[in-house]
Amino acid sequence: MPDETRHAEAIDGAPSPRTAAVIPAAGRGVRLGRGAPKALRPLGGTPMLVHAVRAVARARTVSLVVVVAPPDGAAAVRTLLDEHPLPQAAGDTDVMVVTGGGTRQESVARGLAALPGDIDTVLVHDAARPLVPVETVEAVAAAVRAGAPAVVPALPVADTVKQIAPGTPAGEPEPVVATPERSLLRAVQTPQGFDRTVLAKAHADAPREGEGATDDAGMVERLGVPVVLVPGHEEAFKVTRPLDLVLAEAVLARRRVTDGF
Ligand SMILES: Nc1ccn([C@@H]2O[C@H](COP(=O)(O)OP(=O)(O)OP(=O)(O)O)[C@@H](O)[C@H]2O)c(=O)n1
Ligand SMILES: C[C@](O)(CO)[C@H](O)COP(=O)(O)O
Repeated sequence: MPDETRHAEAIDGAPSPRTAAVIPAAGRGVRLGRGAPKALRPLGGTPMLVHAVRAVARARTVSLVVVVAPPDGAAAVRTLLDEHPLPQAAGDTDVMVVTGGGTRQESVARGLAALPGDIDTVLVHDAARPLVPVETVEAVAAAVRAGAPAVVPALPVADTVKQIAPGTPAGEPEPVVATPERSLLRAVQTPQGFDRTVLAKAHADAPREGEGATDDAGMVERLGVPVVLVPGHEEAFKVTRPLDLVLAEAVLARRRVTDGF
């Protein structure tokens, strides 16, 4: 694809607003088990973070990727990304590295703070979702560009979900208080796409103490701004526990056979 059609076009000679992806990659990966920070662990021989950066950079509209590195690992992440350049399909997408914080929310806030002024659309994508298809990234970005302030890819929930009472001590049976209607539930993924101003306000207004919000769209909901869902993808799953890594390796191996990469 020619470079001039990859990113937003200039109108009347003025630079057009651009889309950036912020990739929080500063988590330790405690649930995956001991080892390097999760984003730096290999998947098919290549760090998970590199897969995630390539996945969003392949999207036509993304012209900047901001990687949020572990607090003590920004230099190592910069080196890693230099050693794994973007494929030609990513065109002239820039990749910046900033340092993350103690929660996902704080890490995303630091990525947002680093964005240049000409960015008007922001996709926030977990490094821990390395296999998201480019079509999902494009669909989210397109929905924001079409006017939705907050867009989230999501899938129907396969299991029945129970709500429990808070405060049950660990190891004790948990009392069930409700069974939400499953057909009304969705499991949400990333990239979550936002109008930049809306996402910046959500982060500015959100409390910073504690565990932080588990996703960015939830913070936008608290502003009273509408959030809409678009179809997610099974391969955009999050690598959280060891079995997820087994699945990710299998998906990647299948892609290498069917797609030849
Ligand atoms: N302080 C943090 C915590 C999480 N993340 C990022 O947020 C994404 C989703 O988080 P999760 O899958 O929970 O990653 P971890 O926090 O690393 O996992 P765990 O909770 O098992 O430690 C990941 O890409 C992770 O690197 C981050 O940038 N900064
Ligand atoms: C943002 C997210 O991936 C949406 O499903 C998820 O909420 C991240 O949660 P985690 O606890 O940081 O894994």
